Amino acid sequence: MTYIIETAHLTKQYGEKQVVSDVSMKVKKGEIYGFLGQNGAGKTTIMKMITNLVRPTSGEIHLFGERFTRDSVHVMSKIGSIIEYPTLYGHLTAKETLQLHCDYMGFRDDSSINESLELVGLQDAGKKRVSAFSLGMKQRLGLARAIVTKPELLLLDEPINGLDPVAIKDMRQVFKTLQKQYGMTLFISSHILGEIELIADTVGIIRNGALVEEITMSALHAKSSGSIVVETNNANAAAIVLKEQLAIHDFEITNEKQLQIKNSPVSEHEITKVLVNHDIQVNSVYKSAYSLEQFFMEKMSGGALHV
Ligand SMILES: Nc1ncnc2c1ncn2[C@@H]1O[C@H](COP(=O)(O)OP(=O)(O)OP(=O)(O)O)[C@@H](O)[C@H]1O
Repeated sequence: MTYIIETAHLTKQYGEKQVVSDVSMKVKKGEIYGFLGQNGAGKTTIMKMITNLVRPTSGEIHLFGERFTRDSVHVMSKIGSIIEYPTLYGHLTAKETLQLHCDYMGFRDDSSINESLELVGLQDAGKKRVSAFSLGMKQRLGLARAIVTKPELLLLDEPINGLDPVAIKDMRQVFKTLQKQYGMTLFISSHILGEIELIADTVGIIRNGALVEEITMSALHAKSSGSIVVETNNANAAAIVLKEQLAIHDFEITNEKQLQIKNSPVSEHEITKVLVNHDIQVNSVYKSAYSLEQFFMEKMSGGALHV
């Protein structure tokens, strides 16, 4: 398979400090790749290396199947990005901002400016000066600028930071549209795990500069977290039966109709049988899947955190 981004042993050292260590990651064509890690884990540095803003100390980057070097200027026209904060000029209007970028990139397609503004919901603000924009509007404009040249790959560093819930939902729709209708590959770093869970096809987790996990969301959801969920009409009564009949003590009553058993010594079948035999109504009993947050926290707890 050809990957849109493939790094091999990518490493970056600043003085004595190795901030990115031996990172080998693979981003497939057309997917949304969620890039996760704590503050200072090295995400931005990796994104800067992929966009030619920072030179790797060692290791390789392949983009669109081609070895990426300092001279790979032609590849840059296929990439849109927002790394750290988008620099915008307050005296320009939204349209002028996009026009300037198109001129700089040597991109000609007059309809693309209006199309991009419409995609991000700024169709009515094209003539407004950027200095009058709210934070959310600036984020949207930054995105419009990143996509106005119709890139094949979009790298977004914390694109939803600071946005309100409605704006986050709108952004989610835009990301999905870019993926589904425009066939773009999106590489998105974020701390907002719930949001990444909703949009990502694959996640990469970076910790202290090293990639500790790269997994598709379907594989993650298929993993059992080790807990068993019991849905019933009376969680308190079910708890008593579990304790007395099966000696299960490691559980949590999540609400009046649900409890969650951790490290169950018996199967779902056995639990159902015993509850039913004691006249407890059982609606369902199943192994709970990992949430992205649970999985992430587990990956973070494996040692000293970055400071
Ligand atoms: N130019 C630089 N010189 C020295 N150290 C740097 C430089 N740029 C980044 N670092 C260090 O590299 C480490 C990784 O930083 P980076 O910005 O890549 O992390 P991040 O995962 O993007 O964090 P955040 O989520 O806070 O943006 C940090 O310890 C940072 O201080």
